[in-house]
Amino acid sequence: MANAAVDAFCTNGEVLATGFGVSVSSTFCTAIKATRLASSQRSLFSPDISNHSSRLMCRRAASVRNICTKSTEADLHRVSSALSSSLPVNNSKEKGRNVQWVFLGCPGVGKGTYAARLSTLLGVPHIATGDLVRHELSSRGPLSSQLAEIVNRGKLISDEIIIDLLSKRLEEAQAKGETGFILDGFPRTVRQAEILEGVTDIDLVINLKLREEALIAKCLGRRICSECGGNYNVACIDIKGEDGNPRMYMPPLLPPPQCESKLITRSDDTEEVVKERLRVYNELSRPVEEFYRLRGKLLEFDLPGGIPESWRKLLQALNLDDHDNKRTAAA
Ligand SMILES: Nc1ncnc2c1ncn2[C@@H]1O[C@H](COP(=O)(O)OP(=O)(O)O)[C@@H](O)[C@H]1O
Repeated sequence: MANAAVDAFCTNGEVLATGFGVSVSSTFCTAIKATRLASSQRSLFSPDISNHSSRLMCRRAASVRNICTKSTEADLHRVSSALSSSLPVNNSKEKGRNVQWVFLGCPGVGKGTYAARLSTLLGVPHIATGDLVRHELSSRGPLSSQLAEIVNRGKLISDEIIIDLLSKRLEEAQAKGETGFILDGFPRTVRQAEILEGVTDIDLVINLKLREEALIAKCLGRRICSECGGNYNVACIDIKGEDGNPRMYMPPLLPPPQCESKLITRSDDTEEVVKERLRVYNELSRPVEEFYRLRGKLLEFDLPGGIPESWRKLLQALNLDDHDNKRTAAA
């Protein structure tokens, strides 16, 4: 089969995989793809390092296979064990342990902004799976082109890959002696929520909410400084109050002069892809809200407007004070 045909077929396989099953042919095609990748990598390594590199190749080839297919129970069992060992041993709610919180909410709602601020305030790591994915993409490793294809179509990557990335990040946190976390962008499927529940206690899940027209405008207005990584937003959102809803005004968050010429836009922040991400959120991530609602852990928070007002009200809702006025520059 020609490479282009395999690629095209695998794309279809991935779409199928978000439904209820994966056809034999798509599994077959992803296996070809993995084999192709492993054999192209093999030629890059000399025989004396073959033991280590072939283990690496097998792991990567297995990962590539699972980008395009739904993860099997065995795969998920393996990654949930890895996730479990990357978390501190004592997960019980003992007095004084750091918070283990989750942020839910549609693309563009501001999970990153408020999670980053709370992480600074509470002294726990802010772990955004979207950032882990973008980091993997920028590393230009063997997974990156296939991940890019999925992310740039607004789809979710497999539970197995995302849990693998998350485990590595938690391992780093553990090595640095960090405890607690604020997760942003994880869990995004009920399966991910079940796996997380199986390995640790989540104390609180904050569900940020904003009207859909504001979400799309916010995603399209997002800018990142390619040098310092600062997050800005050029959109000025002013939605008239109607049907009992108050007016919503969110001023732009403009970059300082030194960042102005270095702004970039995320490749998945186009109107078409944002709409698809919203559709995927409603289909696969909305049920995660219900998962935590049933467990009495969900705090619903309607964003009232711009960052200063929303931050103040969020702190009130969480019964927290920002005495030191610690801030992140995130937007
Ligand atoms: N938990 C996850 N499960 C599957 N895919 C994920 C997950 N987190 C991030 N991704 C992938 O990374 C992309 C970017 O994530 P993120 O920055 O959190 O986006 P958003 O702005 O849509 O909330 C997602 O569209 C998805 O492809």
